Amino acid sequence: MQTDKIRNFCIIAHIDHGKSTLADRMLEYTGTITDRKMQEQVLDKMDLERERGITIKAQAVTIEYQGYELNLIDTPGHVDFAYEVSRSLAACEGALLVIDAAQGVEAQTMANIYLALEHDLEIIPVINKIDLPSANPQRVKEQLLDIGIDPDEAILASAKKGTNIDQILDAIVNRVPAPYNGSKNPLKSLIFDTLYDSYQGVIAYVRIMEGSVKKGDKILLMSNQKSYEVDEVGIFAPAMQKKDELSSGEVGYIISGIKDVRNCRVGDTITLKKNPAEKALPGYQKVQPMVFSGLYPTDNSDYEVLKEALEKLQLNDASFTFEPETSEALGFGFRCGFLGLLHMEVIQERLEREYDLDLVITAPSVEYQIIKKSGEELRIENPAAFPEQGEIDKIKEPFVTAEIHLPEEYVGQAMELCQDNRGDFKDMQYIDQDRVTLKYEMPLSEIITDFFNQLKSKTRGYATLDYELEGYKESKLVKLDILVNKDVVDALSTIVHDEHSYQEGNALVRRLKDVIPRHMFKVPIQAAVGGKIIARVNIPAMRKNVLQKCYGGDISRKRKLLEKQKEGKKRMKQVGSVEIPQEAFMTVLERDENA
Ligand SMILES: Nc1nc2c(ncn2[C@@H]2O[C@H](COP(=O)(O)OP(=O)(O)OP(=O)(O)O)[C@@H](O)[C@H]2O)c(=O)[nH]1
Repeated sequence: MQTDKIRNFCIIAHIDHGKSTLADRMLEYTGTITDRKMQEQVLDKMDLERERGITIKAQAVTIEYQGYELNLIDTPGHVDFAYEVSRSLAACEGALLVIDAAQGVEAQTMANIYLALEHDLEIIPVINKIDLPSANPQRVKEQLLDIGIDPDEAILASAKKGTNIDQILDAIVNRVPAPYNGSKNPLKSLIFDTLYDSYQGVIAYVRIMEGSVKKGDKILLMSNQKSYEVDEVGIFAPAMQKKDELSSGEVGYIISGIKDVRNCRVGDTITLKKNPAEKALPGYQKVQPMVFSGLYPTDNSDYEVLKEALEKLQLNDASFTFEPETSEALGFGFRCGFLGLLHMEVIQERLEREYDLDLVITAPSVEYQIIKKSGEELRIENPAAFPEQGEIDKIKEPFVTAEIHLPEEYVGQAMELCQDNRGDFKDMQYIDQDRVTLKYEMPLSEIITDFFNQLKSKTRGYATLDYELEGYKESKLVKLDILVNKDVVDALSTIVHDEHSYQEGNALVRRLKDVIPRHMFKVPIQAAVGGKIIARVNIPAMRKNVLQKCYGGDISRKRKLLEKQKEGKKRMKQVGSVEIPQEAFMTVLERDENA
């Protein structure tokens, strides 16, 4: 395809403003998808994703329209996947900016506009949902003017009813610039997503920036200098459709027998071995996990099943890491690394759903840098593995710059929350009359606890959060140990700020008291720092055997009670003589309002 007939674009929107519905409607209108029974929202392929209503994996689809090839690249919608978003945007020349006609410009709309501007994309505003009785396109136009976008360029549409879809398609053809024509240059192809297929190996989603590629070519991945032979190239229409060649400006896939996604990373440049590009495309980063936690099977005999499941998941996800770990309390398991909390939850859910595993997952932690008095430097992401307090000279922890977009009326509450979480105020700016962006420097460990949930609840769901890693800084941190029935439960240890250790120790033992069931004996729960007990509560002994209640009663009731007990036990882990439920390992994460 000639480059002047190609348009590459993405759709950006605040959550629920209608991005997926609009994509569906464009596919239908152009006959890209004719099946009446088309599954709703084809672009969100994974079930899990559909249920949660978020886009995790970037996807692409080629639409034919009036002799043009329009490539729609879907972008993930969560801060954990910010790097994938940036690479998807780097593959485009234009963006449809979808705004709900009733809700107007929201915080995430702004964050998206900044991203699009950063990538120099042509922005086409689409005011969606004009069929709603509460739609107020005029107000949205005024908001657009406020934020420096020409309101006359906005297209009024209803993705639901299919109104003005043709105008949107025409605008893509007429306003989005054609890609640069570099077909004579050496191949430079940007990987913006990858997928693993058990038959074909890694499928690289690519945008050809310069040159061309076809079956039989020897390609080179520029970051690791690995070379492969191309088995197949093609486009997503939306199913995979083989092509003879992909050339400058086009979007599609390359399959070349790569067996491990870790060798084919998002953001890397593919070139040809024979005639390689001099320089890789800018912006490549090897994405590193930021959040770590232990994953243990509740039933120790499931260890091998868990290992195989993790290996399979990793085939598809280069940013997820794992290695074997043992815990005195939990036995054999794995230390896993994730991009963020959502990524962690998604992986946990997939393991439980697709592999039918019952798991105990320990509270997430960041990676700390420890400088010992001996001068030795360690990097540790498992609190249980911390050296003795006396051996430590300095502890450094990762800090982020957090950007919170929110309506002005919630600024007070949000600032208080940031301060409670060791946030250091940096900046506050008005986006428009009543919207504000707050900037704080904060420890990553505070963000990965309950911070986002609390921010949402304090702002009635209106705040959005983005964060970027800044680097490591020294902090006064200590390890908080938890003893259950006088034994340290290593999987419950956490790292806390020295000044907060008493409060947090107290709050934590109290929360644990609520979730650990009563036993036949009294169970003391203690918190300790450096061997010194700083808090204690007792779980009193159970008075009677539950079954005694049923003496003489009918047998079915007795059985029901036993089954109920069994059900309750499912997620329990026997630690010494005490049974600890899964919940306990996550209570570490919660915060008391007054803690
Ligand atoms: N009335 C009306 N509803 C719409 C329109 N477009 C989308 N919706 C509805 O708005 C809701 C959100 O639409 P989605 O397409 O899922 O929104 P999204 O932006 O993709 O949401 P996320 O994927 O969660 O970010 C759904 O219930 C749609 O049916 C429209 O033009 N009019």
